[in-house]
Amino acid sequence: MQLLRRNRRLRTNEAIRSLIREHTITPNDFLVPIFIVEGKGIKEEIPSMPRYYRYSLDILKKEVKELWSLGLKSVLLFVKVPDELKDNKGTEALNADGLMQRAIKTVKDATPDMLVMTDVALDPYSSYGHDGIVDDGYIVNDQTCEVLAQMSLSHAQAGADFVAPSDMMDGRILAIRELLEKENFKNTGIMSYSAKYASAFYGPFRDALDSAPGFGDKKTYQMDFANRDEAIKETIMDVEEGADIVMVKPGIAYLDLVRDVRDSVDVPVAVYQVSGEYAMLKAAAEKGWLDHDSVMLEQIMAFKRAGAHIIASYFAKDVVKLLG
Ligand SMILES: NCc1[nH]cc(CCC(=O)O)c1CC(=O)O
Ligand SMILES: [Mg+2]
Repeated sequence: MQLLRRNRRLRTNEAIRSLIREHTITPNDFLVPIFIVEGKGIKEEIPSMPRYYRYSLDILKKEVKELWSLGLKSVLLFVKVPDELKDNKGTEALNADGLMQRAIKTVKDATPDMLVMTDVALDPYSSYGHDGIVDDGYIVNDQTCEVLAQMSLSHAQAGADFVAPSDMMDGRILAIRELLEKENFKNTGIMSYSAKYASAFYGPFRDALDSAPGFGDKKTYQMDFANRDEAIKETIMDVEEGADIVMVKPGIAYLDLVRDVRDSVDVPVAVYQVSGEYAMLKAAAEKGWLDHDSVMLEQIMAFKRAGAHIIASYFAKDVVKLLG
């Protein structure tokens, strides 16, 4: 054959492959989720998330210093709230001396330049394990937004750089933005979980925080995974309401949405590679059925290729260590 174009020429060796590579992975891509518990000296492994841990505040200090030394400069904080502090209104979420508020200060104290984002949703605080106030079995929208706004303000007062509402109530971005503006937290950002699906991939996370819904499911607020156009509607509305960063969640099974959203808005797009995605790879690797590191890098690269600017991933530390 005498072909004019041979694509394989550009794949001949690693030097040419790296020269023409369209996407790269760096520590700057990652947002590191961290689970926090009350107590001292605690670093407990989450059973359904092998080698991922819950930290007490003293150990959290060491952890964030290590992240910083690896070039990981952004964290997303989640707290596991003791049962006796849970109620229907998420009262504890507004406690200025609550675990989240202390965790924010702890991270800022240990690593002052670390970007601190906080999860804003009622489920870890809710006696029903739902993301909002429950009334007669229904998750009430508007009243929940008021609490989410107060919760965001409390996180901002404790020193959070960004709040990350993960609940999917209508209008919560506007409620949060307006309160932050009014209280003069003009530079506190909002990363909205704007296209968040009702997904079975969140199972291990709910183990980690003991936050599984006590009744029913989350389908009256999180999105139906059969829908694609709806993700754009949700995302555009959140940008209009003041979201600085938008997010698609889960990750690998939702890459079509990452690309759609990237093409539809002019703000940075985050993707969340969720707990179930982490658990699947860990389990398959433990069995010797998949090569852990190779599959991990392939998945992270897929997020970049799909158009994500930010990747929230439990693999962040593993990836960065591997890249060296
Ligand atoms: N609103 C809470 C929240 N924030 C992030 C996740 C899931 C993260 C993961 O699975 O890694 C969830 C669980 C849920 O919505 O039920
Ligand atoms: Mg919405």
